[in-house]
Amino acid sequence: MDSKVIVALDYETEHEALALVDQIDPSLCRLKVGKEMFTTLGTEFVKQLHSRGFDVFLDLKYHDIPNTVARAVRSAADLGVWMVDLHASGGLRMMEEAKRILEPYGKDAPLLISVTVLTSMEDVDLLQIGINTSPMEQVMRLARLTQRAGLDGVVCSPQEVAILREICGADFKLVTPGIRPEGSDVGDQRRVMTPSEAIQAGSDYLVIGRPITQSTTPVEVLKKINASLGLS
Ligand SMILES: O=c1ccn([C@@H]2O[C@H](COP(=O)(O)O)[C@@H](O)[C@H]2O)c(=O)[nH]1
Repeated sequence: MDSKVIVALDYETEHEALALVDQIDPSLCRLKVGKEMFTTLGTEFVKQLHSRGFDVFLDLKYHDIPNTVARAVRSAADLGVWMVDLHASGGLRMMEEAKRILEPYGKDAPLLISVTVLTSMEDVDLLQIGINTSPMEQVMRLARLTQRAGLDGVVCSPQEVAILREICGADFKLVTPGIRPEGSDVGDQRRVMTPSEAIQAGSDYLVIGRPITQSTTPVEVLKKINASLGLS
């Protein structure tokens, strides 16, 4: 089974994260390590997940000058992660250098994707940082730039997936946080869809955190989501 779900391991402690990880089979999902756990636990935690057979998306959303970002991407490749990301708003040259530094890795290079517009943002948030356009327009602009730089895909909200699939084609990876099963708390997310809606729209991978990790029955929730996608 090729799992579509990437569980965002946003926990305070290694103990909490592994309590979930050790109940699930790697065929059920991939795992995402983000800023909280990486800052606390570093590369050793990623290695622990690898040793348990999981693909890891290292979600550190690099955003810096081209040389710095490219070198960080190379470190991620050396760590052996499955996917790594950077902010498209770092610009074309930054993305091109990050892609170029992965050339020696060939087929073993991680997928390199960009974050377009955070799924927590809506029109007013963009306006406040001087972007006078809709999230949809800005996502389209940054996805085109990402494709021009030769990256493998983007992080976007499920609401932009259908149009990006048309613009960017079938092979361009569309990775979508902002996933909320029916009835679950939206929290700080703004551009959301349910898991099955997102897959129907054309998402390749669904990033899901709190609806699973904050549940008292996380494994059941994960299995229920997989079942709703026809992946049980
Ligand atoms: O635009 C983005 C980019 C990344 N994320 C990350 O995905 C998860 C979502 O967690 P939930 O608990 O399901 O909201 C989280 O780790 C974010 O850092 C995102 O939400 N939006």
